[in-house]
Amino acid sequence: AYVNTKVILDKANKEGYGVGAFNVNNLEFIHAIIEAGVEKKSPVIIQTSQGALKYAGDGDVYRGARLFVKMVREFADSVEIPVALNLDHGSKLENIMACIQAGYSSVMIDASHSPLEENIAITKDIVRIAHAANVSVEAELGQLAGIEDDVVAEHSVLVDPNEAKRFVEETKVDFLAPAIGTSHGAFKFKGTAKLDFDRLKEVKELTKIPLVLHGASSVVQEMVKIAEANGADFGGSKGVPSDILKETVKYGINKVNTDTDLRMAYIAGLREFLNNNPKEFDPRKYFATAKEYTKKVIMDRMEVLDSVGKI
Ligand SMILES: O=C(COP(=O)(O)O)N(O)CCCCOP(=O)(O)O
Ligand SMILES: [Ca+2]
Ligand code: NA
Ligand SMILES: [Zn+2]
Repeated sequence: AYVNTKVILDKANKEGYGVGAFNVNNLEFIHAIIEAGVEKKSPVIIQTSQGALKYAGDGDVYRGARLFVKMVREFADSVEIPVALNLDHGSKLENIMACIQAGYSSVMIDASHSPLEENIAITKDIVRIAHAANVSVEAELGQLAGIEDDVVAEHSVLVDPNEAKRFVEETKVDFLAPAIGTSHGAFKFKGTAKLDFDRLKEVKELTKIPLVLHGASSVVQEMVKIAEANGADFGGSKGVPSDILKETVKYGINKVNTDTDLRMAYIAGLREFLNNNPKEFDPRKYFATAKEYTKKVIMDRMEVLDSVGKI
């Protein structure tokens, strides 16, 4: 069933487990996520970045938003598990409005690189507009290192828990993404993976609302190895280990943003298939392994986050 993201995350918050929020750019990734959720009897959050809207809409973000709502609703309405669709890292008003008008379950307004007062002001406006359309809202405090909504942050700026309390009270935002040391992409952390659990615990204590972990991919080495055995060069790739993901859930993370792990699995399957099947040119065949590996990584993540059976 197609639901508001708040339905999925309020339950996860109450019962203390995590739910994967999986990024998509095309139909095949939607297949992998829905199949994994059905097999694991797990809720799923499907999400699209602003780039995904442009990609799927072939240059028109309004068309992209409407297309993703139609595709995801079609699959959601044909399965038992709860399925939500979220705009990830909404930073331009046009994209946020396009998704609200198209019927997204939730939108993220990411103004975390702006001064706090500005972040509060814009988030308040988006919350008022989105709630009027029964759409829930995610926002972010602090900055991840690396590239994020077209902003290159040299290093991460960790969340201030007292700012988080004020931010949630003033904006009435539904979910909050506190920066605690992760970064997007396949090359996280300079040394060993280290997240600021104390800050996370404080943010949870002070806000009590569902929290979001960005940059949460583990960079599954099994998939890295398959990809590298078939021509990829992912040397030095590193993510958030499963045991650390579990700890973030224990301390209050409920939505776990996962994109890189899906991309790594997909390219591993695609490279392996193409190298082993020189005569094949049917896309329904040469995308099949890619989808299977992506589905497997998603099912494994549902076990790690403890969302299995939680429908
Ligand atoms: O926090 C995450 C996931 O982080 P991850 O890289 O650890 O999977 N996300 O918010 C996903 C970011 C998706 C970026 O998409 P574009 O390339 O289209 O801009
Ligand atoms: Ca941000
Ligand atoms: Na998001
Ligand atoms: Zn993110």
